[in-house]
Amino acid sequence: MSGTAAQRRAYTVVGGGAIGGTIAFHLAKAGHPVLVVDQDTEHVGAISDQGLGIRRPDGRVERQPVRAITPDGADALPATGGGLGAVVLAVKAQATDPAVRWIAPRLAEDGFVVSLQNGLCEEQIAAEVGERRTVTAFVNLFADLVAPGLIADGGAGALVVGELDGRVSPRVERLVTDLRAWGPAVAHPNVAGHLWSKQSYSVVGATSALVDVPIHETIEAHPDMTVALAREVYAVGAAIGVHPESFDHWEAGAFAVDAHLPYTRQVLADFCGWLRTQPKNKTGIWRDLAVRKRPTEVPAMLAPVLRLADDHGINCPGIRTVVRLIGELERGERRMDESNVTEVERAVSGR
Ligand SMILES: CC(C)(CO)[C@@H](O)C(=O)[O-]
Repeated sequence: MSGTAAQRRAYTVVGGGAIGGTIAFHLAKAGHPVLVVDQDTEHVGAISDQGLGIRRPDGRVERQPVRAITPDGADALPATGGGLGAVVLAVKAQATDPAVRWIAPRLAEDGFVVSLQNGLCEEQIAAEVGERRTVTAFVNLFADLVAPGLIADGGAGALVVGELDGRVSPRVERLVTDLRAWGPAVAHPNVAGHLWSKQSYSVVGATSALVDVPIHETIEAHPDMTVALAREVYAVGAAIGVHPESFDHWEAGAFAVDAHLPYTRQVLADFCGWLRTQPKNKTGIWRDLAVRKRPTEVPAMLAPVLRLADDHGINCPGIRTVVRLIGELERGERRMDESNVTEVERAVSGR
């Protein structure tokens, strides 16, 4: 732990679910004053009563006292001398607009919002709080909200932070130092390149949620489809000048159209090998469909990719099929089944 309690920066974490709750827990454990803002009254009540809990893979539960409020409880916020300083935004992609509209009038002039979300949400954030107060980040965090006030730790992955213009500013460096309380955070000039790689992996993750098996099994059973889906995302990124970055064994170069096939296969094998070491083996998307019975973030998460694909005349049959099938699963119009993956396979191969 670095710094005295007085030096440790206060954080407001908006969205206290799998990602936000995990980050809030570790910041609080490192001695930062943390306020969680979450819509779920039961979750907020449990955190207020018992503390925020993390269940480790060995079953041990640790709890941290953390302040938690619902957005309409914000009147109870203490006057913090000019508003919220450091805000971690960790709501689902589809909840970004209302969350940022809640944050904007409360954000200090010199405060900032950092997005720890599965999506490309920075544009929406900057539209409300300004680019100057938007920090960009990419996170690969394995966790599940398993009960009110309790998050299951499913393993750590990469966490990359930077400014929208690529600078590694003092506020980014400080944020990285603080986020190391959770995992291997680094500052980087090309967060966008990481976010596009996460999108390419997320499409594959969403495909794996069409069937009730671990992510790595879908990749292993359908390597060509995996590569085709990732390439659709990277083609759109390339059209807007993104230089893709690698993370956690997901080697961006393996998905280049001219990549050597044995290399691509090896990368997929290594990535699946790594996924197998993670205690959590299915996506949050799968969990929303199978356990929580609620809409997933897939349409909102992939909307910017599909919008840009349209702007640049790029065909993305695989991504469109995945979004359609997830929608049908959300509405109960189909069941999780291997035939869904076959449908994606057909779409990417033009059959
Ligand atoms: C796929 C995942 C487990 C790790 O990136 C996470 O993004 C999730 O919960 O969907």
